[in-house]
Amino acid sequence: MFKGLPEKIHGVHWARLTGLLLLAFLALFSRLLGFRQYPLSICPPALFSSPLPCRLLSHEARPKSPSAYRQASPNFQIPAAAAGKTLTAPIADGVIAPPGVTVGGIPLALDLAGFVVFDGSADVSPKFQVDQHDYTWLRRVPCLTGMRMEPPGVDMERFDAAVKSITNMGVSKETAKRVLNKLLIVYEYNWEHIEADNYQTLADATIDELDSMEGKKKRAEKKNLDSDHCNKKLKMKERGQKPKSNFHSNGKREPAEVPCQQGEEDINKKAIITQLQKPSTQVFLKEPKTETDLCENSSALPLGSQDKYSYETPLAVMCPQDPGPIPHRARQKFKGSSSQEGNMAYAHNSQAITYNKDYSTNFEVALSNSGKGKLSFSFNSSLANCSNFRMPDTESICKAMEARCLRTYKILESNFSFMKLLDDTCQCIIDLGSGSSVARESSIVQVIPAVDFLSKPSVPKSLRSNQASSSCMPLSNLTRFGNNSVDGIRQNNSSNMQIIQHQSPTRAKRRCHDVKDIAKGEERVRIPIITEADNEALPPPFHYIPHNITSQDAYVNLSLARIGDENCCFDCFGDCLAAQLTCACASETGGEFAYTREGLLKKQFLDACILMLQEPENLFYCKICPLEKIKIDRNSDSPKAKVFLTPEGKGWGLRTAEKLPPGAFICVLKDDEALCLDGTFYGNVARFINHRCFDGNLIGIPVEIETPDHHYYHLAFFTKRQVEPYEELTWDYEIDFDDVDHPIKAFKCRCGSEYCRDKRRISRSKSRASALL
Ligand SMILES: C[S@@+](CC[C@H](N)C(=O)[O-])C[C@H]1O[C@@H](n2cnc3c(N)ncnc32)[C@H](O)[C@@H]1O
Repeated sequence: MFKGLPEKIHGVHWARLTGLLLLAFLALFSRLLGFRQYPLSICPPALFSSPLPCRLLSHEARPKSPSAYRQASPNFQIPAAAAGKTLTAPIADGVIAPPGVTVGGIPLALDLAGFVVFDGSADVSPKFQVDQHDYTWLRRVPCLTGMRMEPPGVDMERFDAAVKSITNMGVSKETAKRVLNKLLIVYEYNWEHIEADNYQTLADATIDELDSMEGKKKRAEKKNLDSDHCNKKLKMKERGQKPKSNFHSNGKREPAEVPCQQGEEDINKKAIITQLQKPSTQVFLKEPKTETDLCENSSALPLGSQDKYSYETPLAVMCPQDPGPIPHRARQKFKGSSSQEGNMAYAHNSQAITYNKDYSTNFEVALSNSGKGKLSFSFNSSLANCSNFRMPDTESICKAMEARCLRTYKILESNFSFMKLLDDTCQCIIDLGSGSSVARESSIVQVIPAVDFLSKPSVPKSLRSNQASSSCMPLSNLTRFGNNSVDGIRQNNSSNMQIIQHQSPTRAKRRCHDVKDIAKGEERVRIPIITEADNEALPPPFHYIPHNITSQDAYVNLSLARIGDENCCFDCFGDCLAAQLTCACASETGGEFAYTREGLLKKQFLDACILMLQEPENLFYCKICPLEKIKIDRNSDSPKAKVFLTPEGKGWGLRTAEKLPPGAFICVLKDDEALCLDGTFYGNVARFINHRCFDGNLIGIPVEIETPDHHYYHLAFFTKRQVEPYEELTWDYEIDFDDVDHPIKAFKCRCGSEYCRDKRRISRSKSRASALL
């Protein structure tokens, strides 16, 4: 579980709340990864209108668990009677809310470090009054900084068109603009995302915004009502409900969110939802059909089999693979291979796409190994008629869908994937169709043919190259249909399913990673994997994610609409430091900055952070903790990093390829409240940074990024000292190796530091040394 990330940071066991798993990393890389980012000046005590000194909680004082929190200091206790109840009055000075307490209807929770966190659903700042001497619950960090992408200049024509698409539905211009501005930042001014599907993303975000506004209103009317839960029907797991299909056989898209109560905003939402149901973005889930419109000469899809509805073995998704312009190139390429006039059918084993003459695109899911029963996802769009329309590849579709599902429907499963959704859909159909729950033997839907199959010369080149970059999420059995025998396939008689056996781990991993760039192009610099000549092993597969992903079980209430710009210098995308007048960012923290003009942490600040970790009793006040803008020199070469296999047996590690000065920003790792971090399946390059007791060359400083809603924290890694080329990058996880009671045992430390805290290892080394003597 904790293979990928430290179990304890700042004296806190994250693992204790593994049930509240949040797999979240944010890959906002500044210097190292070449992102164009600018820090926002988010005041550490941004909950408050005036800057307050933000004293750090000492190690001892920090609660080790929420339950221990109240014992941490009597000053922080909230009246026992208030626990678990709603406080309608402002919290008294100097108190801390235990878990379960709500303030003004807003639930509060403690993070594992003992800091109050909010559900993010409202601006609660005015409701709190904090004693100047007891605000340890505010933050454990001396300064919170944030970053923001620099906009490449807003295309006003597109901006206006996007706003219009929303105002047309009755939403106010102001709201539309606000949502669009936020989206632009989130999507890094990538208009394609925003404009896709007739501005569906924008419409979704607007619904979120309206939800949020509606929630605020309702909270004002009725306390202790978390209105968001009302609308987020896909928080199914929480409620133990089964998700309903979002697709109807009549071709209509079920409204993503059902309004809780009537009102003008609801009407707006409905208008948007109705708009989303318009034909331009229709997605159909057709009834299983028996048509034989797949490539006749495909050996993998033997047609004419008897089993008309062999629901027991849905085996493959047929998906677009030809990367050429669609549909014209596809028409040419596959001309003559279609079995029906007007249909361009291409099927090669588990890969197929059907383009029909009205430019619709079908994703087909075979329901039997005969290929006869199929689900057909038809995409009919007027956009497909455009000459510049290009059918995206499967991986892109899956990624986009996953992002959309996470964002829109709040499907927060850590292992959520679009393919899994399709898989579940098929299983559902099987269950419903057969009137019972058929035991699932393996993943039903699969688009990735086996490696052996792919490497066969008979497989078209385009298909091979497409697959090379396929999602690397560990998959269970790879399934496909067809009778042809391929090496590595075994026959499963019970289900008449052919299952491609797992490849050897090394081979599987090799296919999952691009050795030239572990980020697979997700970052602006390449991060190569260094392998030894005699050892081709690669890191275990994981999803490289440059964006946040939240899991279902996390107690978070993430909504794009809540990414606010309060306390941010929203209009200030340029170089704040260069401005004659101090911008809003700096004013939040007294007009000072934490960074030098070169984008390094100021020595004074860095030293204070290091000292703070070394001497937890040391107090740090925000008033001497200014915010400063990182100056990004876009023209300079970004520092490069390399993933390599550590010789000491620590697994994979990260090292710099060039000298780094002290205070250099390395990368950002998501740090969540009350949750654990686990980079096993999802993560960015930070997941490779190993632990070193005490004298690691990096320091992790919690920061707020892109949003001042005080809900999400990230660990920003900075160099503590100058780091030489090829030196491994390490930081102190602050693991308590002596904690024998911890259910998850810490790894045996091989950091090699003379200050290593892992006594087991030290004593082993000593005994080994004495044995040698
Ligand atoms: C954040 S990951 C670092 C990347 C990891 N080495 C890998 O190969 O994926 C943390 C894990 O790396 C290993 N690790 C990190 N630092 C270590 C150390 N000093 N000694 C031994 N193992 C270490 C542990 O297994 C830990 O759970």
